[in-house]
Amino acid sequence: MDVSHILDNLNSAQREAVTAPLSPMLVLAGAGSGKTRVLVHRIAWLMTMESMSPHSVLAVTFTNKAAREMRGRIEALLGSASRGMWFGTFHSLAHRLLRAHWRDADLPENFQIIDSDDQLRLIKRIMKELQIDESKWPPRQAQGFINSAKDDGRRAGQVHDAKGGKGGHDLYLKAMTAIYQAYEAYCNRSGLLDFGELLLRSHELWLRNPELLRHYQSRFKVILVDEFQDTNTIQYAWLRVLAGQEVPLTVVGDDDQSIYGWRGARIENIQQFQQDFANSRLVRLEQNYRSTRTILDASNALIAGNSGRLGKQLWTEGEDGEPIDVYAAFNEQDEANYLAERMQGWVESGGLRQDIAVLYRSNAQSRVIEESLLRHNVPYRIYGGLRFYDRAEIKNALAYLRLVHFAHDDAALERVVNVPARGVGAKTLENIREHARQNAISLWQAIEQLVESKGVSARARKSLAEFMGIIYRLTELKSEISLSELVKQMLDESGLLDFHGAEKNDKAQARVENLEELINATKDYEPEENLTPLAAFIAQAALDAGENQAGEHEDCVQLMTLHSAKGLEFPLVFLVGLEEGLFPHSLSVEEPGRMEEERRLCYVGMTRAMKKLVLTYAESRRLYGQDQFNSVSRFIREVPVAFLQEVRIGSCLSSASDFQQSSPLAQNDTGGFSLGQRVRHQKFGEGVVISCEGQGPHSRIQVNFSEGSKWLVLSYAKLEVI
Ligand SMILES: Nc1ncnc2c1ncn2[C@@H]1O[C@H](COP(=O)(O)OP(=O)(O)OP(=O)(O)O)[C@@H](O)[C@H]1O
Ligand SMILES: [Mg+2]
Repeated sequence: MDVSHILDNLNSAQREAVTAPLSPMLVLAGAGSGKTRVLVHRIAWLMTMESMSPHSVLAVTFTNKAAREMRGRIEALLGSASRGMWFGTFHSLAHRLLRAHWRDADLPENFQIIDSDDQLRLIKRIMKELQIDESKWPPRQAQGFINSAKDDGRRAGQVHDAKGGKGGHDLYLKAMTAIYQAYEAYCNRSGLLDFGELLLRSHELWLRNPELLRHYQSRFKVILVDEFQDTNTIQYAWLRVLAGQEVPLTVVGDDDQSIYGWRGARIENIQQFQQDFANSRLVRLEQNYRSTRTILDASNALIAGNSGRLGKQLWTEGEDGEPIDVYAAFNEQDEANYLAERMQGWVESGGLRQDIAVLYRSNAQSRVIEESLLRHNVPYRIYGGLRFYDRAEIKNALAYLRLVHFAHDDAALERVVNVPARGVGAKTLENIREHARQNAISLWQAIEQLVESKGVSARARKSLAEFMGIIYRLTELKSEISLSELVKQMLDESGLLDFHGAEKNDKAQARVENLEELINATKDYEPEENLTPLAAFIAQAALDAGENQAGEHEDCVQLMTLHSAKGLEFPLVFLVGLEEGLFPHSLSVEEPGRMEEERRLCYVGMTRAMKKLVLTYAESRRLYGQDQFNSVSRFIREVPVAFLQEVRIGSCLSSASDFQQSSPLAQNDTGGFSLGQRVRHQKFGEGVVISCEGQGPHSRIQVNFSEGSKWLVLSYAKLEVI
């Protein structure tokens, strides 16, 4: 078979990684150097050269969307389907495993995944039962506590060992542990699994069941992981156990792009991998294929401000490209209008809207931008933000489906028993809960019993019977009609479609459209093996929440948070809201570790741009209902001025007071060194000149070395130009 096309368009380091023998390998490389491409080509290579069957491949991606895209690329390379391959996020893979082995994992067959809203609601309920004061211990804090314990692989019984008790901390720990314990017990009783539990449970499944583990270890011949720098403790443990001594791991990552530390991700896993697999192959990719030289060098200069990096050199054969634009807006409205106008200009000169991305630090920033785009008639969509499956109407519809699948799903029942309103009041509901608690039964069973025994008022009885009738009828239908017909029927019978359509606000139309989109989504839905379409769809929707796919085909501008931009690329990128306090976020200013993570986030943002990067900030901003007057972000100032270009004369670089101290930079050439130039220092190694001060022998120069940026007196520094 001719396999040369699999190696076409790969450089020699990429080829080495693609064709490496089956043993542990770490591909450590900067943004846009082809890490994801290497994974795709390696899978195609192994399937052709090593005759590996799709069944033997397990690949982990950061989003389910990325998994679908990569699968598509593999199929294009192979010219055949890739069914049977295990491809997805850690969560979706763990879920698949637990579905297949629910008995061994000690789960009911109908176990349900709960999302973070369901989880919070449950925690609130548990706190009430335990009589823990919500005003003292906010439920969100308890939620964070439970989730981070799970991410670290700790069960309620193990929390104490890890944290130890320290003075005043004790009370906190005691309350949190009690909540965690009760929560764990409740979830176990009701067959509910939160996201962290999926990993924890499947990890335990393997540890307790060596035979099953061996089965998978002999099934999978290779495990590949993208975005490895953002794995957390339990994910890495999961990989290690599965890989054992048998299955070679190919992991690719970039320490400079680790941006989920706040959610438990550990960059240290990169070094841990090298220790755990001492014989692993290390491949570095150093050529960047994504960005212009200007964008690349500016990003490199920025990230050089971080310490303790694993150190990478990235270069490009590409052209210099245009300077990076900096726009100083008066306020957030001005910023948003500027974006819309630039976008219109781009489209007028022949560019596509889908090539444009707007990246922001915080979700709340999107509203003003959205309004401006609407006013300017620029179609847009929010990537990963509005979350199709997180919208109220969709969650309501899914709750009905969940009940049809499994009537004892308490979270779903709580959500829709009175939506649309059918006269089940708060008091009745409290009655039902109490009855369920006392008899340790599900809410559904409690309703059945109360209706039968006339334990509730006649009016409530009628409403509840009506509600149960809907679920019964749909349950009968579910094996007779297709999934999309079932969804349609459900929307009619439950009254949801009419209810949302009649809402007296400007959302009604969109809600109906969303519900219709849900029918669409089920139309050509293909379930995974061994699941009914309904069960598979419900699980998929829970896992997909946060990855909005609606309107993907249209020519739309994309809006997203910096966090969800990971791994993506766009010809034109706007990085907005570059203000101290917003980005870097005010919470990170105190802690050096958090500040470095913010800088990596900025690096991720800048390196999404292929051709043109635009940075904006606002001199005043109304956000979260408050007026803020923040100074320009340090991140703009850390980019050598030589790469920047102010967009409006007199508005930014030349007049803003923040730039005055660095205005000598405008001279562009001091002491024989120019900004952005690469230099070598005897002790600190290679670095990039990022600013200069003064004249003659006393002039000082600031250089970003891999261990951080340093001010050096020119006459002593003995810098060598490279
Ligand atoms: N050898 C090559 N020749 C041409 N284009 C390439 C080559 N390698 C990668 N590319 C292109 O460069 C871009 C970046 O590649 P890719 O997304 O795989 O990089 P990455 O290292 O995964 O980036 P990130 O760190 O942002 O995830 C893509 O458009 C890819 O198609
Ligand atoms: Mg990638």
